[in-house]
Amino acid sequence: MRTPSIYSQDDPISAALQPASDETETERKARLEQEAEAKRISEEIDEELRLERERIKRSKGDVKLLLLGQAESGKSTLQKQFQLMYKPHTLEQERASWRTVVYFNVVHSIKHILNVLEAWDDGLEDEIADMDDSASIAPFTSRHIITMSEQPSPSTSLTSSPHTATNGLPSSPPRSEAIEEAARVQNGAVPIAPIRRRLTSLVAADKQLADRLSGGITVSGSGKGGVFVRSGWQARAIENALGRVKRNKRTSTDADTKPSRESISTSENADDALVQEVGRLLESSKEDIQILWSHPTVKALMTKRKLKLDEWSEFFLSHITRVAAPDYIPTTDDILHARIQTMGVAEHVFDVNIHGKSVAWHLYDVGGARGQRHTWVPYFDDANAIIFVAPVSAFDQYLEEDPRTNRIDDSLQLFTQICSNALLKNVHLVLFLNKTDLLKNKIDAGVRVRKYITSFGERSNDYETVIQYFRAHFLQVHRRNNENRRVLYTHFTSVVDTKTTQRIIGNVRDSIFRGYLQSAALV
Ligand SMILES: Nc1nc2c(ncn2[C@@H]2O[C@H](COP(=O)(O)OP(=O)(O)OP(=O)(O)O)[C@@H](O)[C@H]2O)c(=O)[nH]1
Ligand SMILES: [Mg+2]
Repeated sequence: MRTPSIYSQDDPISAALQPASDETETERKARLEQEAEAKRISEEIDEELRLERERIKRSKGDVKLLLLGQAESGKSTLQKQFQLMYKPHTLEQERASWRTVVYFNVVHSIKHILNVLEAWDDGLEDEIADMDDSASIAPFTSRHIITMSEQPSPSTSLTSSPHTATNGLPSSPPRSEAIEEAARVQNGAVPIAPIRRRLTSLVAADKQLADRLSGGITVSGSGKGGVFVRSGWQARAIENALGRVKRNKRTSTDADTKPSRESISTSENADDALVQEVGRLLESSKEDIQILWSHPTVKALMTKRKLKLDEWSEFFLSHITRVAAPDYIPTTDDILHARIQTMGVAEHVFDVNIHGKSVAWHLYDVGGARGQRHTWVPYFDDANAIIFVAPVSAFDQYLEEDPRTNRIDDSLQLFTQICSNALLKNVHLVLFLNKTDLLKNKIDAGVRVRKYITSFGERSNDYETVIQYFRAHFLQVHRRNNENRRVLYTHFTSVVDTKTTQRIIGNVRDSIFRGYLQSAALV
């Protein structure tokens, strides 16, 4: 007699699928195993569907808030401020994993500076020679060494072939040369060629750090060589590192690859051989990095805007002594300044308490680069609110994805699309005119808006006039696309500033709640 199976005698399809009458005992066993496995998978899918249905049912009363805006506008930084306010312990748990990002930001910035210096050395001398104050630019390569009092020793360990450390990176250079040159930097005439050579090992870590963060995924359009990460990368970084630490413990006898302390916390475990090696390289290179960062040639190229550094590069290079310390753990301020590009849409859930009511807020932090924007649309359907983040300091910058498009222009176009989108017509709309601190710095440094935005005309180039001018443009876009006569809540922000941002988040929360309660007919 056959063991009862999933096949039904009445169903013609089942009949066709019936086992052959001459089935052997081994075949029968294999078939039953397959059937059991198919049943298990089917039940698993049913259970997943049931949970999803429940989740959707439960989330009916939740608030869904989208953070929208172009790349680098500050969406993820704002998300971190929400996290700091409503789930600070989770930021604590991931603190150590941000070390990899900070190291990547530093290494990538150094690589960029050296590349620009090299390009200048290769072909831009004439252009620089035309600069009015080119005399103040110090020489930086072997071909240009003229004013230094003493030539660097040609026989450093890095002029010979560098040896290789445990993780495949060349080992750190000796520090004597760097210290010697630190003394000479006062003259503003330190040659950069030996510094470049000594930083070779550190710069070589750029790609490995990028791969570590992105999990090897390259996204077209990441022009500056930035890294795109998917939601949950911090947890994966910790898991990854734990796996690596365990593997290293099992397989290696090399003391360097083992964790330095016996009992280390989970967050400290988010550190692996690569990150430790980069930490060591940074520590031994910090004088060189300082010399490079304060080098008159670098400063002159920056003043002349031949070398453009991102805000996070300047932030971390200015704090290099702290960042390159052997026991470095990122501060909250460091985490807020660290830069990593969002890929797709990352969901963060917070329990928000207001007037004794606890409501789950789903915050959707999206990737803002043009190639990422198609991923936003599925979230428009049931969104309650949007915070549109527009970086007003970006008036003199162009899109990475399309270098002909001015960033303010792109923000205005994007805001037009959001305001006029039919799916979003009832959504509570908040506008953050962000990076006001950087806008102030630019205006104070004498950057003229008119040069980049001709319509600014003869207006006074002061902060108040400029910010009101940009605000008026966004308000105009809103007015022209406002059939439903909804209110636009506008805030001037600098989302790296925790105190003011958290106050603004409080205001936004209250205004969203008012609208939410009204629409839910609970008042
Ligand atoms: N000084 C300053 N820096 C800011 C401000 N807002 C964001 N930043 C920095 O700008 C960089 C980019 O910010 P992110 O929050 O990563 O930008 P994003 O909008 O999430 O970018 P994508 O994920 O690519 O869409 C980070 O290094 C932030 O620290 C601000 O108001 N002031
Ligand atoms: Mg982001």
